[in-house]
Amino acid sequence: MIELVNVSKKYQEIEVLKGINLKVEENDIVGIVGESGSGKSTLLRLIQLMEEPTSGVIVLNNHLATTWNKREICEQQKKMSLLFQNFNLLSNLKVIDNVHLPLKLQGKKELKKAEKLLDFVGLSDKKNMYPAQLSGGQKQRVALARALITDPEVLLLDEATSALDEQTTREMVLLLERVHREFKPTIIFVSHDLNVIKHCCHKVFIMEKGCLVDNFEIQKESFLTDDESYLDKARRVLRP
Ligand SMILES: Nc1ncnc2c1ncn2[C@@H]1O[C@H](COP(=O)(O)OP(=O)(O)OP(=O)(O)O)[C@@H](O)[C@H]1O
Repeated sequence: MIELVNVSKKYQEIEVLKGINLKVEENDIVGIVGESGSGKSTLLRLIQLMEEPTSGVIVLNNHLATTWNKREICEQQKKMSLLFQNFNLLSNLKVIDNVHLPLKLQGKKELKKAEKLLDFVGLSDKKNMYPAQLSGGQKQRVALARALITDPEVLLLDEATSALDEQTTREMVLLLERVHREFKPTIIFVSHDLNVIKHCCHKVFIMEKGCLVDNFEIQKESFLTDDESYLDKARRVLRP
């Protein structure tokens, strides 16, 4: 469980997060939406313990994060994985080595696990390619496989579908649903795309100017019912 109690964050004298109270239950999928500059990414950085709040407390799995030393923070961070808009793959490493990298950094081999996860995201045939040889959607699936290789308890998605087109976004959301079913992480999905949040999340928090101004359960819709192909959609929307 992740809980923020009256959390504020200032940079110099500017308060970019103001008295945030938020609770995310284990295995839930929640969305955080808000206009640009409302504080979404800052909130994710605090949850990931990359930065400390100026005031207030963060509670992770019933422990006060503010009381942890560096080693304990590191241990906690290993239980979280982040997926970014721009994929953050290493261009000089093959796909398989990108996926395997977090384990390699921990001194573990387990190349088979990387292969299994590449298979899970449907990219086994691309394992010896380099990121530059992949489409945006494929790169994000590689990044997802890499994010899963450490068996994270929490998956933090920062605009993870924002660089993708409509069809690829749909595929990514379906894949994230599978990830949630099979690996059961808690997922926190920051996005400005309300449609993605509606199709992916059970609950949403809405931010405005550094404040959490609303939150509610979502009547989740499945993308599965919408099986119109890109070609059909383009014709329907664009043909005079
Ligand atoms: N390290 C920093 N130093 C100073 N100000 C910062 C820093 N990080 C973020 N800010 C400011 O905090 C505010 C919130 O930024 P943040 O990136 O969290 O918003 P956001 O909602 O994620 O925006 P976007 O959707 O555009 O990514 C902005 O005004 C930003 O300029």
